[in-house]
Amino acid sequence: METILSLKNLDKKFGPVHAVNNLSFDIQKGNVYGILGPNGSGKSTTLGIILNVVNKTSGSFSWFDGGLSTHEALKKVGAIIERPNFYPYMTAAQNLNLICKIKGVSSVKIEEKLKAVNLFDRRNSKFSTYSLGMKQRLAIASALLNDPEILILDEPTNGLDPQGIHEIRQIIKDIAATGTTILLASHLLDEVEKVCSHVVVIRNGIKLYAGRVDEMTASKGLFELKVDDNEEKLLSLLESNEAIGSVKTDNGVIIATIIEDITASELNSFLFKNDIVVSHLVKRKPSLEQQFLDLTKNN
Ligand SMILES: Nc1ncnc2c1ncn2[C@@H]1O[C@H](COP(=O)(O)OP(=O)(O)OP(=O)(O)O)[C@@H](O)[C@H]1O
Repeated sequence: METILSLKNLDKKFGPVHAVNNLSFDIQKGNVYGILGPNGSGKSTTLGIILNVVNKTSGSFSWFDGGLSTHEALKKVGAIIERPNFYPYMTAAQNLNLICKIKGVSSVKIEEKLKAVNLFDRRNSKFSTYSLGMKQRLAIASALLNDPEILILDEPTNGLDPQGIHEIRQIIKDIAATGTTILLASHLLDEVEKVCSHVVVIRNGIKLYAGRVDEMTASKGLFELKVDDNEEKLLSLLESNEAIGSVKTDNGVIIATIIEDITASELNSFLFKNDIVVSHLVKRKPSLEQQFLDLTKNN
């Protein structure tokens, strides 16, 4: 799997405020990542650091396996981290044309990108006549002009009405379906559940959870297991257990979804009776919402 971005022990202090605290996670190509956390948890600061607009205090990050300088790497990144800023008296198409000139990219993609955000029919309307949702969609089109490998969005649906929220989320999903990797920051659980394949939950700058969204939302929860040896036997035992649904391995961790109620100690004793001693066994909560609430409450 291709790593687009890797954060290692990233840290940022604003005087006494520890905005980002020893944060590490990887972004793999083709996935949709949500950084989920309450207001003030360090989402925007994290995005600012990786986009070189905020200086880190310590730690590191590398783009595209470190093969490029950050300056070069950022040419392959599309990002919207502030409210879109366009000329109000110019049309959408004129604004995008200007951005192409400023960025030094070809203007041939303007039509395609306006279509991607459902604004082609309104391309000749002045920006000042646009609704907030249309302005946000135009910002997405402008971030896509250079066909970025990854699109980064900070709170993409903030301030929009339900229809506008729905449109932006659908557009994000459509863009992801073309293979573009996406990283978005959100304080909305349901947004991350609806749009993202992966989530990094942070609070007070500290990572509380990183993993797949669907594994967090399995209806009865799931087990995470690790074993030092005899992995094949463990996998077949799990598959033979009636309480366990799907079993798969992700980065050396076995993920077993639960289809009938079973506690961690019941599973542990079943495995132990069959001569398997696990080195790691965790039962995850049923839903991302519960998980998020527990995580943010307990940490
Ligand atoms: N330039 C700054 N100077 C001082 N403190 C800052 C600065 N920028 C952010 N902070 C503080 O760092 C912490 C993290 O802020 P950040 O904006 O990254 O959080 P966030 O999760 O993006 O929240 P929100 O969704 O409210 O923007 C907050 O306590 C914030 O007050």
